[in-house]
Amino acid sequence: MDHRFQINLTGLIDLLSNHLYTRPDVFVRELMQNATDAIHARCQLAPQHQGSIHIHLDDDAQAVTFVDNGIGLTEAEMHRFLAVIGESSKRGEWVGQTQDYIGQFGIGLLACFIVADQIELVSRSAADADAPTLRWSGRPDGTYDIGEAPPRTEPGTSVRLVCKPAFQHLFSLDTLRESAQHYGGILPWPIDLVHLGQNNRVNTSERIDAFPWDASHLPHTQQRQYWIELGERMLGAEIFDAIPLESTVGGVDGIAFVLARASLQSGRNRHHVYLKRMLLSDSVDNLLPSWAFFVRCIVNCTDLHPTAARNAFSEDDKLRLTQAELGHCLRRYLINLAEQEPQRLQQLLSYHHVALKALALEDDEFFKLFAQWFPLETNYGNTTLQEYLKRNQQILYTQKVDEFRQIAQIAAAQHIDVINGGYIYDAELLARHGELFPLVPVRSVQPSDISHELQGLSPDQEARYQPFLKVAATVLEPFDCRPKLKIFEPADLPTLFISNREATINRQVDHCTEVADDLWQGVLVQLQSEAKSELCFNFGHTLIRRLAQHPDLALVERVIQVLYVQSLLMGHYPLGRSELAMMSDGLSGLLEWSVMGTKGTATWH
Ligand SMILES: Nc1ncnc2c1ncn2[C@@H]1O[C@H](COP(=O)(O)OP(=O)(O)OP(=O)(O)O)[C@@H](O)[C@H]1O
Repeated sequence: MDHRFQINLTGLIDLLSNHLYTRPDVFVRELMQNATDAIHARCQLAPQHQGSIHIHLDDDAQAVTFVDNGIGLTEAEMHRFLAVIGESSKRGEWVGQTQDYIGQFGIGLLACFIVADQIELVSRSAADADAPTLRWSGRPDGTYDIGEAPPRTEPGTSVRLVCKPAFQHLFSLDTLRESAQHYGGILPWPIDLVHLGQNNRVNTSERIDAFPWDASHLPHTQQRQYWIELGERMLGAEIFDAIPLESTVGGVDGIAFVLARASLQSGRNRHHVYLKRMLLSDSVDNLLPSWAFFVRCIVNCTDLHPTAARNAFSEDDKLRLTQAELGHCLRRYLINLAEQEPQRLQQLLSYHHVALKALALEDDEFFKLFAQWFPLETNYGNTTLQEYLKRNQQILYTQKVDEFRQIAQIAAAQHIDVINGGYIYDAELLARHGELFPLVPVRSVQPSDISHELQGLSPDQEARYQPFLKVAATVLEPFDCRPKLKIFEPADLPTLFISNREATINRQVDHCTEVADDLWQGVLVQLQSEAKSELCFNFGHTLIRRLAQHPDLALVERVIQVLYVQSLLMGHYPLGRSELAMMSDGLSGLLEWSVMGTKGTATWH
């Protein structure tokens, strides 16, 4: 047996209000949008037609009526388009082309039920000169009725909503004006908000046909400043520069504003997007390529498909092509800046180098132009790649910040210039540099690579200091660390802790094992490898030279314990429980030794 689906309208309205729309005043957007589409449809029949929208707020501010002089509706259209959820006249045989209209889903009118218990729509169709004026009343229980209404002199439609008590605040003059301005502020026909006989113009621009960012009436030299002021007013943020945006795909026209502060990569920028001059949302986040998080834009588009929630565009081919074309506009701007205003580019980079590094990784041409300007950290201070390559024939970099910290001091003493590749994108950029410019070798270095370059002792000396090395090996053995006697600069550094990536992972696993329960200890043990770290004792340092020859091996053991922990701290390694315990043990032993003096009978617990 065939059955029909039923729609629970109350459930659907709840879905719309609580899960689809982010602002309760969306009914203003939906009604202005319907009025706009109806005016567009009427203009298809009569191209000279002058559209207008009036919003009447009742004297007691309990009800509001949106009146348009658009195409209106016949009775058949009311049954079909108003009463069938999901039906829309804008998808097919209505006058004109589908792409002339903003609506498409056939659900927008339902937004009115969020704030009112009834929608009362009075309309007279422009399709027929003798068309009657009809009243359609719809209720959230899914019932509606149609009847004759007092005749309207002109074709068009009015929609009246009596507010639910909970939404009274949306029906004040100020709130309504703000909502109408927010959504319809750049519509090309007059919008008037009438209350207590007073007319308040919503879109006050003198050049109503032009976009607010249209600066064609100004000399070229004044346009940038005009846009910056507009951006600061509309976005409430300090603006560094403005970039005109244009894309034939998607029909995009607008401005991208470069923010005068660093922007977060994670917080994709929210753009102020109009669709056919109605505000779609001020938080559209997928209009630009993902690397363009250093700009926020204000644009109008005519040919992109919004999602039903209207805060993003459908991720279709058209959007991808549009993103690419807008990406070109931003790229062109940056290239021009590099060529014509390099100082300004430097300033822009100081805010937005992370975004531009992301772009360089996506685009080789951009990389080749910009890589030289990117700021980098080296053990000789902050620099640019260009400066670094003036000093070096090859690029040496660490993959991680921690590795850089360990290497920095010792590398500088060996006159090795190392870049910290641990900041976002830097290691990938340097590796990419190697691929694009093979004549400049690029090598990723770890602390253990540097240790190979430290000068060792002669076999004779090694043999002589075996007792010292044996004590050191015993102290360090529980920490998977091996002692080495070396000579290195800086001479005032007694020890250097060197750990490659695997050994560092082993340390982290050890620390976790200290606090894990039996089950996890079993799992963690599986993660350990054979890799060991090294503690290099600097034989060029007086303390180490004396220590290596000291007869009191118990004292030597204490000093090694403290030196080990000190070198960990200098390398910014977090200490595990057993290392902390060893440090306090070693220190108290040394204190005791110094208080008792060499003559006393020092006890080592
Ligand atoms: N002011 C109006 N003048 C003429 N027709 C209207 C008006 N308002 C609504 N309609 C008719 O009602 C239909 C349903 O409107 P609704 O706002 O629910 O959906 P839509 O505008 O078609 O699509 P969307 O859900 O994307 O906004 C419209 O397609 C249109 O035919």
